[in-house]
Amino acid sequence: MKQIEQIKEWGGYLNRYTHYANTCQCEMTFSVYLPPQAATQRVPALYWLSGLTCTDDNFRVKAGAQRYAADYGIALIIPDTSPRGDSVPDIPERYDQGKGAGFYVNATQAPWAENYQMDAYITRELPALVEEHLPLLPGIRSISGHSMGGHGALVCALRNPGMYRSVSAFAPICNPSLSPWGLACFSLYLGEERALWEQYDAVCLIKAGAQIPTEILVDQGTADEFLDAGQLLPENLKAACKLMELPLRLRMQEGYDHSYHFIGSFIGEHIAYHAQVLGLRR
Ligand SMILES: N[C@@H](CCC(=O)N[C@@H](CSC=O)C(=O)NCC(=O)O)C(=O)O
Repeated sequence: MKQIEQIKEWGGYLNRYTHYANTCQCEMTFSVYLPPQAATQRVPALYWLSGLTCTDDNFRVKAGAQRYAADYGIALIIPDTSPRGDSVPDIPERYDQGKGAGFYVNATQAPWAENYQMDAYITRELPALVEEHLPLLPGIRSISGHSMGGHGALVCALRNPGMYRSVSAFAPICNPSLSPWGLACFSLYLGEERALWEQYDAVCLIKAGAQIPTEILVDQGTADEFLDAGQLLPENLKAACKLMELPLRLRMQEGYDHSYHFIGSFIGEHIAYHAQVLGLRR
């Protein structure tokens, strides 16, 4: 991997890298915040999965997470949301399909399947790469994300027991098989076989018995424009967790919308939650 940028902040370094991803068959860019502690020791990693239209830039610029990561000594791993490049298929007129909308699945349908392998990229290729080249504690990971990325975080944790110590999400797309965004992308990338969709749907995975070792933390704004539009369906996540007795702390945050203003308001609490599970103190 090639480092293309370094910015010092909060005593640590915000780095940006590019590399050729074998899973996605294209050049990928990602950012990593290495806290000050990483200068002298290996540190655990919190993976952050962003939402529709995002690159690795949105979270690192807008969420204000780095100061909390520096406090606790957690690295932030911030990947892109889809494969990129001129040879990668896209639907330029749609912000919610194609580039910027990988939905964290391994596509099976042409022409998407060649590049849209975001599940394999996030859960296999990227961790192996960063754990080989950066001062990270191997295998000590947590995961979080927003909206499409909140869906990604939940599904990565549910599909890979033991891979992540803790999981949290902001306004996740909880039941994508039933949400307009999810329906469109699942049928595009995965075809019409609903059983495959269920492998990438947090509510379906939980109802099928998937486990997470620690309580799931979810924040959802009550003034989120996508909540009333039926894109997020946190009530279905709540019901599935209740049915299967899976611990969930779902906090309805009064008056907050879907934006990074909402994420920035609670990111410190999410990082504190992950730090506590990871056994870190500020
Ligand atoms: N109005 C936006 C719609 C896209 C949008 O809101 N994207 C969110 C994530 S939504 C679910 O995954 C986002 O994070 N945007 C980036 C940001 O920096 O706010 C549009 O048309 O772009």
